[in-house]
Amino acid sequence: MTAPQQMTPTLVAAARAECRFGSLRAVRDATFAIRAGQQIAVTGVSGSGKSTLLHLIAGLLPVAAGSITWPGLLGDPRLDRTLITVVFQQPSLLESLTVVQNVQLPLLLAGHAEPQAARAAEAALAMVGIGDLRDRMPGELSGGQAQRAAVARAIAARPRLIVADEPTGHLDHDIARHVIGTLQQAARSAGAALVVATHDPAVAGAFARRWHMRDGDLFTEPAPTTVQEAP
Ligand SMILES: Nc1ncnc2c1ncn2[C@@H]1O[C@H](COP(=O)(O)OP(=O)(O)OP(=O)(O)O)[C@@H](O)[C@H]1O
Repeated sequence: MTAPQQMTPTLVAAARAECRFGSLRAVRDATFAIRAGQQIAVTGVSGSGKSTLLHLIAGLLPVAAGSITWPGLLGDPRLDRTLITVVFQQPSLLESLTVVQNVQLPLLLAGHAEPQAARAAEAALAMVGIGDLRDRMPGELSGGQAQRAAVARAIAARPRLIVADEPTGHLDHDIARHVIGTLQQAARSAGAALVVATHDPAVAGAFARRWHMRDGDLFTEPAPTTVQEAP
């Protein structure tokens, strides 16, 4: 049974948050809440502010007005970079490291011991279905396999929130669908909430909860304070 959202911890909350680049208000008056375990697609045309919104959510850009807080993430995700992880459009794997070494790297940088990081990396690769590719170099992977490795890297540290910016933008439709399914399943298994920005209606259609950006304005649907969560 799904818990009422009032009982679900709020990870990120924004009240009339605004982000500017010079005089451009790339995100304005954004009011929303992201709760534990939610899965949200953010749609909108190019330049509408999706990436900027995701950067705000991840604490990578400051607000110029309004507020953004992270009550369920120690109050500030910058205190522990494994609380929120990011998946980019390009997998951005380090070419000189094997797949498993790429997945381990953020854990090692976060101070985890090598055996613990290795175990977490193996488990994450198995979770996304590419355990057998652990010793390949990134150049030896297909686009979909490389993005699965990037998903494994994002979930290995068991973050509370995964933010993915057009993670399937460079993939064919069928492969994109599989990668999104993997990302959703992996987030669920790892107990992480998931926010995905996408142009692609088919990708957005895989999410029960959809937000929309238009010229810097955010339209949340369903309204964050009135609807019971169904990830
Ligand atoms: N670093 C920056 N400096 C100046 N303007 C920026 C910067 N980043 C984004 N912008 C502008 O802010 C607006 C929103 O950009 P953003 O990248 O958030 O849109 P988007 O919806 O993610 O677009 P796309 O789908 O093409 O990635 C655009 O007008 C963009 O040109």
